[in-house]
Amino acid sequence: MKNNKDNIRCFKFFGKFAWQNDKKYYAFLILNIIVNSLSPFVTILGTQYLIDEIADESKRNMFWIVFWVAFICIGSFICSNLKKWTGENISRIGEKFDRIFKTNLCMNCIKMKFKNTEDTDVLDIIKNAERALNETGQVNGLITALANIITKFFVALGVVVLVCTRIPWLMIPVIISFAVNSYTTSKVNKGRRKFFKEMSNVERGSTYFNTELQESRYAKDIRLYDASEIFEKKYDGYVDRIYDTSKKYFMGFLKYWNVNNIFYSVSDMTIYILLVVNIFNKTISIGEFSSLFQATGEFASAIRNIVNSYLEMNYTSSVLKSYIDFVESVAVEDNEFDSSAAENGLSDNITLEETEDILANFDKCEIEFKDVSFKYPNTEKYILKNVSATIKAGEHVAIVGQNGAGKTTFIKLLCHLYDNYEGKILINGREAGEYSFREYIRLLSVVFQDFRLFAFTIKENVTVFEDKKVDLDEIYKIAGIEDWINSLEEKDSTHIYKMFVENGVEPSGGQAQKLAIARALYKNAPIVVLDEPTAALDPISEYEVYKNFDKLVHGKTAIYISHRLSSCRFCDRIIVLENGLVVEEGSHEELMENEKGLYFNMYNVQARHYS
Ligand SMILES: Nc1ncnc2c1ncn2[C@@H]1O[C@H](COP(=O)(O)OP(=O)(O)OP(=O)(O)O)[C@@H](O)[C@H]1O
Repeated sequence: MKNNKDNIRCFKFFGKFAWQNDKKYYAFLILNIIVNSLSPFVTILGTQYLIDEIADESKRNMFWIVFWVAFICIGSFICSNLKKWTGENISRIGEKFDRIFKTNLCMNCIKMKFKNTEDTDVLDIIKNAERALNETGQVNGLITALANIITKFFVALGVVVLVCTRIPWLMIPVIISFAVNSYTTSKVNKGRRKFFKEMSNVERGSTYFNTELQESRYAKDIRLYDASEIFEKKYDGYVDRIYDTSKKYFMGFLKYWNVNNIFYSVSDMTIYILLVVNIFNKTISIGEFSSLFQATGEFASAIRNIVNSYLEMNYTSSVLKSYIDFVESVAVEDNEFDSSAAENGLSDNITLEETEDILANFDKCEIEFKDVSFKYPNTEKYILKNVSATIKAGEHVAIVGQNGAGKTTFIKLLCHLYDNYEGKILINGREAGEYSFREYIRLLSVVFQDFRLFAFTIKENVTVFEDKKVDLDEIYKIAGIEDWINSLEEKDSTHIYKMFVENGVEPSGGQAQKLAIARALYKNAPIVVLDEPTAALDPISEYEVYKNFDKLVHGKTAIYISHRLSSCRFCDRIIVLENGLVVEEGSHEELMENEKGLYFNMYNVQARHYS
């Protein structure tokens, strides 16, 4: 029952997909079914008539001998070429579908809600969808299984007519072996489904070893901490788990495959005996002996094929439905904010120019956190507790506090990367849901601590493929990377990293950070945030970068996070966070008056350190 439900769901989804993407796929499929259904009978009937023509000396006629030889040869040639031609086209179009699915999976992962990127349930759904695409033939696997069932049904029907008009009980051994085959294959498939489920968690872990850990960003730490051995051990553990799980299942499958093979052999033997007895009794001719033996073989193989294709189809849909689950759960949860955005008629189908027009009205932005409390999804601890703070339009504010105080979390909530907070976060008196996604993200230029550069050119990293009428050289100059870029042969057309080109560059920590800051400057949003992206800079350079940046973003609302409190002295106001609570607030001078305060203490400890 469940199988049929999965099958219907998958055929609706993938069948519609194939129809919408390439209708020729169905034309090739229908032709393939016709040719495959007819081709066995070319040999079965051709050889019967040919043998009878040769065997019966009294009626032997050269014309008919040549005719039947030509019939078999030309018929088989045409059939095999048509099968090949349609089959190749079906696979070629199937490969195109494969690429579309994989691209969709990748694009949906890039676009899905940020919180999903950390949710292990969602990560499992994604992993299963990816495995479903890799481990099944997708549309091709599913639809060709159905096509196979239809083809083999016609073949079996033809054989039944042929056999039943001559020796009906020849069908008995065939039917017994078919029943055994159905039983064993259904058992194996049940096991395969369980195996797929059991492996999803293991697969996610092994992907970490197989792909992520091989990336260059891990290379230094692995070498310097001599971590290769421990990784090897951990990886071996995973490999052992994969091996043990596969062994457990496949040993079980082997038992069924053996039973199957025994029944096939017994069935073939019985058919031979029955046919030989009929030859002795002269109830069939030698030609009929040949055609009946071939026909029962075809019938047995057609029935096995129907059962296998049906079970394969069930298995494929049970696995492939993971992709539909992904599309229907994760993929639909794209970057649209709360449903309130949609209710307010705010769609993301607005052009860049329209967004720019809207932004012209957002020259100044006031930010207000109203009694905001927040726990990360699937965790129990409050990271921010009843945080209330107003950052006035054009004000430059620093958020400081010890490690883990909640500073980055404050920024992530401002960016609306999570929506499960209590309280209200307002920009110019409106919550995120009252903006469209594009509008909202255009309000913010943020450089996070753990920003990432893309393996594209320097220019593409700064502009993120958006062509604004802005003097890029000026931006490079302000960000302090002008000299570095000018020293490169291909200037800002130089690729970062070597992923796509051989002469890509590996920027230093400081150059990378300045590049990320250039990106934020280029975006030119009314709210700018530097979440300590300058850790790789020395204190003097950091102070310089912050000061220059601050001059440049004059008039905009700016938030700075830094552990070096001296870098933020110039801010209009400093908010001090401790364990998710706002514990102090004021200008540098005001905070320094409170000698018992956290800021005073932190500042003095650092001042001693730097002096
Ligand atoms: N995605 C996450 N899931 C669960 N907990 C998280 C997540 N990100 C951060 N945390 C936890 O939230 C707390 C605050 O983290 P946050 O990054 O906001 O601190 P921070 O003040 O910016 O620290 P630092 O100065 O070290 O950058 C920490 O205890 C951290 O472990």
